Amino acid sequence: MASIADPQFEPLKNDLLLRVARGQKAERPPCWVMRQAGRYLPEYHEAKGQNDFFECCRSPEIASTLTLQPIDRYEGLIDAAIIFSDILVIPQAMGMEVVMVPEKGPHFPNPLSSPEDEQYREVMERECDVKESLDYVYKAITMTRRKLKGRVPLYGFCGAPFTLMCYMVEGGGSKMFRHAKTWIFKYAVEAKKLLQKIAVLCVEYLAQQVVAGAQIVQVFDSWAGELSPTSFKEVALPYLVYICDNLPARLRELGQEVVPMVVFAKGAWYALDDLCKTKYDVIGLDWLHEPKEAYAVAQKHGKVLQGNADPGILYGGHEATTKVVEEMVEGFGGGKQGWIANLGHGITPFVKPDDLKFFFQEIHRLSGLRQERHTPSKADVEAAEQRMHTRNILQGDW
Ligand SMILES: Cc1c2[nH]c(c1CCC(=O)O)Cc1[nH]c(c(CCC(=O)O)c1C)Cc1[nH]c(c(CCC(=O)O)c1C)Cc1[nH]c(c(C)c1CCC(=O)O)C2
Repeated sequence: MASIADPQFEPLKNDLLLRVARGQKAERPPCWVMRQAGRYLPEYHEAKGQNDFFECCRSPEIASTLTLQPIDRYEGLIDAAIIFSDILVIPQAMGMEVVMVPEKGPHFPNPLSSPEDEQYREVMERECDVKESLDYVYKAITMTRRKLKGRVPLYGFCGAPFTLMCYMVEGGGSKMFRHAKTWIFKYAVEAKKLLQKIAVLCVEYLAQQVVAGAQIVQVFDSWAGELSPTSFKEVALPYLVYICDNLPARLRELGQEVVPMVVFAKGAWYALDDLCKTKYDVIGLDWLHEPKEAYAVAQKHGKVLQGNADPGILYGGHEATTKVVEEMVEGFGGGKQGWIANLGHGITPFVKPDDLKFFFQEIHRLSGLRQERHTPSKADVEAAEQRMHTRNILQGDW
């Protein structure tokens, strides 16, 4: 049973984002933002109350309520919901303890210290059934689809193997990545075994999210930018590729429609061309990319882009927001094809909800002003390729 036209859910009334994700032309660019259900919203704090962060993730009622908050607030301006959850539920399903420390972020009391570590052996040997252990996520997705009543499509997501491994060995966020670098350079064989194990779980986890009702899926490689281009090709890209190569077949096996797949490798600007050569339908961009340059590269490969305003512009007032939206609309081909408008990373705390509203309004207004679809000329494509080539040489990847 295919979830997109699933009789248990109301038909989708706004399928703009799914059409664009599949490469079709559209009347305007769809928009949403990463972390749109979060701490900048007063209603988030109200609904979360005293509940622990992971308790909220485990409660389908709370998770679906939080997911719908930005959809209600920005009704008519926003074109997708993303399930309220966290990338760290996979390490939890693998048997690791993770707590969310308020104001600080995630914390693993017992990170994986080395391949000799008892816990590494346990994590590697333990049978991990993500269908069973992450059942609460699928329940939250199904409940959210029902509550959405077809207003907008719902994103499912997971963390990429490299980013998840970073958390599992660092024990939380990091500035130096001392442990992650020790693993990838000193314990490369064991690190790759762990990355492969996570990649297999990601495929099943995303597939089960689609069974539950997710209509598009995104893989977050939030720490990709900590890697050199060469290391990225060794420890991040192969596992991102494993996911997009295997998910469609798994979905077919489960009798599901193949949904669009999005990859977001934050900081890996040098890998745009490589990511465009994968089976992902959409490539998420952070703000290190110039829209026009990235769009020319993506168009050459027939890929759709998602992004990429610096989330910091939302602290900068209306003029700054208008300027960055203008640059995006112009650079991403006028917004009629190949672009899902978003920030270049998650929205940050202390942003005023009305400033995000203005961002959405400007995307609608400025893309509406652009009548003509702009296709990059051959000269634009060649100039962008030359710039990428020069940047790669400067970065040492040649
Ligand atoms: C790296 C990462 C994590 N989680 C996630 C990523 C990848 C995206 C990215 O790079 O930002 C993914 C994530 N986390 C959350 C969502 C929800 C859906 C949405 O986008 O609205 C999504 C898609 C909720 C959340 N995840 C978290 C919160 C804040 C929890 C709170 O204090 O209330 C929310 C709403 C906590 C979290 N979770 C994580 C960190 C580092 C933190 C603390 C820092 C922070 O809060 O920004 C791990």
